[in-house]
Amino acid sequence: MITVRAPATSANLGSGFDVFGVALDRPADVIRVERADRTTIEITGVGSQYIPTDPDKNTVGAVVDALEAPARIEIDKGVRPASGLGSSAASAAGAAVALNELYDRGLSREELVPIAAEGEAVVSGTAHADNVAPSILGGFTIATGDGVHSVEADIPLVACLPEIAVSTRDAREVVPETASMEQLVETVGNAATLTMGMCQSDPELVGRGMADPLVTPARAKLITGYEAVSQAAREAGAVGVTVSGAGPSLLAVCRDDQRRAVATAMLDAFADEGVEARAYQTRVSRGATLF
Ligand SMILES: Nc1ncnc2c1ncn2[C@@H]1O[C@H](COP(=O)(O)OP(=O)(O)O)[C@@H](O)[C@H]1O
Ligand SMILES: N[C@@H](CCOP(=O)(O)O)C(=O)O
Repeated sequence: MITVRAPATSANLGSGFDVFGVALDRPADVIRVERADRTTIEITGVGSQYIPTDPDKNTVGAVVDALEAPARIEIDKGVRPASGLGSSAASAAGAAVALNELYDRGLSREELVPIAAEGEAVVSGTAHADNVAPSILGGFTIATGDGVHSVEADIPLVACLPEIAVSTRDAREVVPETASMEQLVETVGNAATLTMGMCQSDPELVGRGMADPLVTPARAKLITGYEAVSQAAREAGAVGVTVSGAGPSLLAVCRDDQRRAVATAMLDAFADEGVEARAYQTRVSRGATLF
């Protein structure tokens, strides 16, 4: 049996819609695979009751097909589905790494990214790779049609997950179809600033570069309390706050010694809006680990 721990991820980071992503050091899914004649999936853990075990509807099923690697698969969910923390991607990424090993396919981590992204198409309609790339490779990743680039980065983060469900499929429908030249120029500038910040492990630059005039304002409306929670995080020291992935989680960048205060401020602000939430004091971390 092969066991892989695949981390949660935060995609977009504001200015990098469908392109940027980071691996988080927690939470994570654990995937176990064993060779079998036909594929079966067992799921335990957080939110498992909402996840289909039918391989045609689960993200790991598409990975099995792409690698031609039937298996008995156990998924222990640490990442809640519909969280904005790459739940569906963590399973797909973990399965890709585990099945590649189980069947000795010899693919590189980079080559596994488009294979795991097929799983995302099953649930959100597009094979976006911005969650599976960091879950497989770790660090900060840039996923484009031409492939993927990754860099290690040491950035403290708080991911705050409210008890609201926002499906990625629904949140993709509110993304504006057009942008003005002014918005494009601003977004390119922010994305470049963020990339520089990741390369230099500089939270200040990363936070500044997360600003986004296009996608985030449209999606913030789907998250009860977004403005209040975002403002509370900033007042507690966060240098940047945005929607994590498609939401409903929020992602805040701060200094190490401010994470606890930022997490508390975000939880209190959600509570004031009548929304229960949990906060992960986390950081940019490594990708899927084989045991
Ligand atoms: N292995 C899986 N893990 C989590 N969710 C899955 C999995 N396979 C299919 N799903 C479905 O994907 C949806 C959650 O994915 P998504 O909306 O992208 O949320 P997230 O932002 O957490 O990835 C749910 O409808 C869930 O049932
Ligand atoms: N780029 C995608 C990312 C979705 O991330 P998730 O964690 O919410 O699945 C999008 O923004 O739609």
